[in-house]
Amino acid sequence: MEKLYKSLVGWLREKVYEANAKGAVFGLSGGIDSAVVGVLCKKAFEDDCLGLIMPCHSDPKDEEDALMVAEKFGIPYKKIILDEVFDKFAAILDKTENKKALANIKSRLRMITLYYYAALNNFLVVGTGNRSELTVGYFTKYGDGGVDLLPLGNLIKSQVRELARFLKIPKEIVDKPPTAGLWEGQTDESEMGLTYNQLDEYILTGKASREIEEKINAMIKSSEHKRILPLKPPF
Ligand SMILES: Nc1ncnc2c1ncn2[C@@H]1O[C@H](COP(=O)(O)OP(=O)(O)OC[C@H]2O[C@@H]([n+]3cccc(C(=O)O)c3)[C@H](O)[C@@H]2O)[C@@H](O)[C@H]1O
Ligand SMILES: Nc1ncnc2c1ncn2[C@@H]1O[C@H](COP(=O)(O)OP(=O)(O)OP(=O)(O)O)[C@@H](O)[C@H]1O
Repeated sequence: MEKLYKSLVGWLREKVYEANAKGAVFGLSGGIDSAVVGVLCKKAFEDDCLGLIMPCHSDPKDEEDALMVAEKFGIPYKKIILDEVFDKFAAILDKTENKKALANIKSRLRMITLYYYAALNNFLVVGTGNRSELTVGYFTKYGDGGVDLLPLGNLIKSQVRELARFLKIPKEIVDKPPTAGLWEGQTDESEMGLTYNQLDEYILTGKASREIEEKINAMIKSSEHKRILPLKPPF
């Protein structure tokens, strides 16, 4: 784990300095992925990093957890409350029963905020997506998927957990059920209809029950567009 940690820190520095940038900005949600990214960025850039805590009708416990991470690891942070801007924005749009269409706005408002602070500070936006989420497209296109660098992009969720334990991320954050926090009661596993253990095992070994295999393959296929640049005509 120590070797992985050092390699990721070195890679972050290399990519940021290659871009003539001087540090990193990232969303600090109170979840495990962003806690790991926060610690990596702090190590890579010391105080040239910024964690944005961006509640948008979020569970207050997430904000507490994000603050706990920032304070424990000395990560510079700023809180930007997006509740009001979300409400005003939603109010000028057509009403919908489509919960996801509305919820994805939260993720995209965070993306806009991150790029604002990236430009102000000459930082790059560091995303928190991991290999498990990226494989099946479990992220909002141009929302939490709209980032410059993905240090966890080759790590399946169980490896992120292992790295988090090595980094001494508080146990309650490592152990809490992963959630995008876009609506009350949402959890990654219930929404995807499979567990990270099932997903990780399939990614690593290709092994899964027929039903799970079909489900994962369908998700991989239908999310292909999220992992490539927008299509243009081939002529
Ligand atoms: N074949 C295709 N070629 C090109 N573009 C295509 C397309 N199919 C859909 N699209 C476009 O993609 C859009 C759908 O994608 P998108 O807007 O992302 O929407 P969608 O994938 O439906 O929703 C995002 C998912 O990511 C989850 N999420 C979000 C944020 C964080 C996390 C987390 O793990 O923390 C998870 C969220 O809970 C939800 O399940 C369509 O509206 C359409 O514009
Ligand atoms: N309230 C928030 N404040 C700041 N950033 C947020 C917030 N909610 C989500 N984000 C950003 O969006 C990313 C995607 O959310 P996601 O839930 O996948 O990650 P996580 O919360 O770190 O970990 P987990 O998947 O284990 O819950 C977060 O890692 C974070 O960068």
